[in-house]
Amino acid sequence: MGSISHVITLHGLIPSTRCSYSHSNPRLQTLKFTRVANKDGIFAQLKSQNSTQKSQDIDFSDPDWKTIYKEDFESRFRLPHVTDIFPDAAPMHSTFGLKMRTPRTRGFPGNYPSCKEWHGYINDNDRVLLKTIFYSSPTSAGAECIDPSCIWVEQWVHRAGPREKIYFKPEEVKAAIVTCGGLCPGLNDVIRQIVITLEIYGVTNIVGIPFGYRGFSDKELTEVPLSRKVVQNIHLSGGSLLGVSRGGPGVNEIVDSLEERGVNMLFVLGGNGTHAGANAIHNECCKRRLKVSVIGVPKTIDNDILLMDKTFGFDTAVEEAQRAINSAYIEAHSAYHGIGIVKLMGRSSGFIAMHAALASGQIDICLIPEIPFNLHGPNGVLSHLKYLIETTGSAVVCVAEGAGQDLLQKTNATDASGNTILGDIGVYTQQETKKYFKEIGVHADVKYIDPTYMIRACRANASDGIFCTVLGQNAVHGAFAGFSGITVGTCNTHYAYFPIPEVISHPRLVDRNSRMWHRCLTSTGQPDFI
Ligand SMILES: Nc1ncnc2c1ncn2[C@@H]1O[C@H](COP(=O)(O)OP(=O)(O)OP(=O)(O)O)[C@@H](O)[C@H]1O
Ligand SMILES: O=P(O)(O)OC[C@H]1O[C@](O)(CO)[C@@H](O)[C@@H]1O
Ligand SMILES: [Mg+2]
Repeated sequence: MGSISHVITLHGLIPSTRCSYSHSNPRLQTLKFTRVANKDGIFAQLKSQNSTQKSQDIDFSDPDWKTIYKEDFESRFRLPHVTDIFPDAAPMHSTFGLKMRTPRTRGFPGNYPSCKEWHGYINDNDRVLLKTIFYSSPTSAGAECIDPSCIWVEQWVHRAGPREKIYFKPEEVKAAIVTCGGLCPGLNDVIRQIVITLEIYGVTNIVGIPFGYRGFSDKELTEVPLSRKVVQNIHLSGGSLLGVSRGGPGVNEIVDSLEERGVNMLFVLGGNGTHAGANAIHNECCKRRLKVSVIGVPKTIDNDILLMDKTFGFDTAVEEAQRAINSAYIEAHSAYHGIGIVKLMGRSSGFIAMHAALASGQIDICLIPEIPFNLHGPNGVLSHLKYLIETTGSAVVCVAEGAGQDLLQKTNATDASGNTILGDIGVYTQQETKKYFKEIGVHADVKYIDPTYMIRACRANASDGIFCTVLGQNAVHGAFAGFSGITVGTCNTHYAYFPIPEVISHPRLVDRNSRMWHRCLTSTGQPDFI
């Protein structure tokens, strides 16, 4: 990993998200939290990984705990804003509007538009409800509880969209877009929409940084001028117009480069690593007192970003995964004692595998990183495969790349970004399956398919195309509204802004107690493999 992560550690990535750090609620500083569990040992539920609960413990016997929790939540989810470091920054009426008479790229001869009919704004106080289910008991399937009785607490996040007041003059903006990490369907759709929306605001100086964060330091790589004309058709193909990379320069070098280039709006498309970098860039800009808006758009086919309904590209990945699953199914069902094994992406989260299994209805065994399993032994996967072969004559397995890593030899190797290089569970499962059936003297025709890069490289489907378009627009609205260190996503189908640290504190995982995993088990009919 580049030195960005080092800087993040120094600056304390997770606790501090904004430029000025005063805690709004003095009671939170003095409150002594203590941990409690109810008699049923429901405490584990409190640590539900999708919960917005922070690690500090709460004294639930305090009659005010709900209010205190809500105030803390409000404070954590407050969006960092340029006025945090420039309290006197004056807003102006937005140049974005739904009734345009001239293309904004021609500038604003005379004056900025400000007439009343330029509507379509959202109010700064609009909020989106983060959790919509009232769990009447902590034992309800998938319950995400804050306290042992699972009392419902409202948690509101900030609604995304164009504001009436903006904090950047379009003609003074130099906007840069960078795409980092692995590929993901929809990257080009987001780039395209960011450019188009920037132009609608009146921005003409828009560039792409080539090959991820590396493009900020590699002198051989020059920035790519972007305009509506350049991006018009880029969404028709997969990949990223700008290229992607892992690793790269540290945060200081990136911010030096932003200063040199005169960039004051930076749009960062990437996963959790990229967002950690974006947050470090935001913090460094604050430290240097630079009026720069850094906005993230979460990109990961793994769907492992916290609090959001899903990330773009995930839908497409699931759809594409089914092609491979269907081929494995046909191979398995056309062979005598056929077994199809499909490996899907998902470094630490099994969302693609789980959803693809549900969507295809052709999977007998779905193996994901979150659920430990044995291959061998009486309850192991292989023994169940034998049962399936004997009873139905064929079987199809899908395995997420991060599954069963405890069964493989550890290499301790990492990629350029510091991500652990995983052992190949797909190949291992295939080899062990072949060996097992040979040993027990039962014929098995094993076919292995690894479609991972084919899935990641395809263009976005219609639903992701729309999703990317709205995310791209909202990213630009967030920048013009003066926010920085934020990212955009959907929450119960509504678009919202989140402070970056809140969504990347750890990867979002499939909850084994969630209804979705239960549904997957119902669909495959698989037992526990432990
Ligand atoms: N903790 C971190 N702090 C700062 N920068 C980071 C951090 N982790 C990763 N980065 C940088 O972010 C970029 C992308 O990170 P990474 O390769 O982990 O992909 P990602 O954004 O997590 O996306 P993907 O879902 O494809 O893995 C890299 O250039 C890397 O150097
Ligand atoms: O081979 P690469 O480019 O490092 O990417 C592989 C990784 O990308 C991801 O899809 C995340 O984008 C992971 O599931 C996978 O481990
Ligand atoms: Mg990542």
